[in-house]
Amino acid sequence: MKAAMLRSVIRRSTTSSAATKTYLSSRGFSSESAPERKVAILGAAGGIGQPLSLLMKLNPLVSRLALYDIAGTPGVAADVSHINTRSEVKGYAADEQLGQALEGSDVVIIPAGVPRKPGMTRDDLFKINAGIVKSLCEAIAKYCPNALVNMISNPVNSTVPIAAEVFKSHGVYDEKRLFGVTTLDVVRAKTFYAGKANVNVADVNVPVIGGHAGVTILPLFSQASPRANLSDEDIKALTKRTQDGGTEVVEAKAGKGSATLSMAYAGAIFADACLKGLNGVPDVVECSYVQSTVTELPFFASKVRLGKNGVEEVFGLGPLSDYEQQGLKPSSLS
Ligand SMILES: NC(=O)c1ccc[n+]([C@@H]2O[C@H](COP(=O)([O-])OP(=O)(O)OC[C@H]3O[C@@H](n4cnc5c(N)ncnc54)[C@H](O)[C@@H]3O)[C@@H](O)[C@H]2O)c1
Ligand SMILES: O=C(O)C[C@H](O)C(=O)O
Repeated sequence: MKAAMLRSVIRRSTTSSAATKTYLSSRGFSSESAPERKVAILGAAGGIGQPLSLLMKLNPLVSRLALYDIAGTPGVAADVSHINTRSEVKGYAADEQLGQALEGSDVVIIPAGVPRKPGMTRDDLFKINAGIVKSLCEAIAKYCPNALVNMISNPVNSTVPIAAEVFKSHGVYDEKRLFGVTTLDVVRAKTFYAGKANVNVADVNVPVIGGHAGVTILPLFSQASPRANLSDEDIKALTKRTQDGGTEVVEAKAGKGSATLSMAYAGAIFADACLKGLNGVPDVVECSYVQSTVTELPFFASKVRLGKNGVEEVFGLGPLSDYEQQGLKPSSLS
């Protein structure tokens, strides 16, 4: 190999460690002082699990990454483990290895379960996914009861309460540590709003409240920033597109599953926010489906502040437009 080419390859291979140092120092840590954090992904070899494993491997806040699935884990773990970033990767393939995968975890992300096919609702997944989530949460209760649990498996509006009941039955439930991941709704709302309002998507913020299925997904475009003068029709169309975003992808994939890449991105953002909160970074705020007293519903998605114990504060809904108040009626959300 010519010397110049060799130098360029070496430069590229050291970029990620330089990027890690810059990232950590921007958050007040040196590479040496960044806390050790273990993240476990359950369902790591699936459509979401694989790109999510990649994104968590790229996250400098992670020091150990445990990849668990009932099929295909060794290949995914070997593949991801070759990436030259901070975390040490281990794959766990069988039921009897689940305990090892979970032990010492600070954050557990659960994308295990079956996805929708065209014509199905998320509720149609209940029967299979409820059983999967129940058994995984039983293991979490046993092996890492203090972990922050990021529930991705659908139907989120049911899998989160199921997880809560499992944790209660094991005497380890802490409402501050259980999250339904609704970040993909926020990601979609931001993208669709930026397109319609013709603003830079990187500057956009849109809270999304309620739940994670159809009309229970309620984007608050009246609180979107930067502000834009959109018509009522535009807001209705944006709301509907956000609510139907999952179905849009399911239909486009035509039987090959539901959103995986955008979900991995959203899951990685939410897990990163949890890690920042655990590490004491101030003012980390994301929307999530959590135990809540904001409405009469026991679980509800709204903005939450994340901290060293998980949920530090569940924010109220703020001022709503008439259209949003209509969408909030119990008949829409329960
Ligand atoms: N919250 C959201 O916004 C959101 C977005 C997209 C998809 N989802 C949901 O995420 C879930 C996964 O979707 P996908 O596309 O990755 O599906 P997938 O079928 O591609 O992958 C699921 C993985 O889970 C594994 N699995 C099954 N049972 C398991 C168990 N007991 N323990 C560990 N792993 C197990 C499978 O082997 C598979 O690798 C679905 O329920 C889907 O509806 C949620
Ligand atoms: O729509 C689905 O079934 C998957 C997920 O909940 C989504 O919103 O993309």
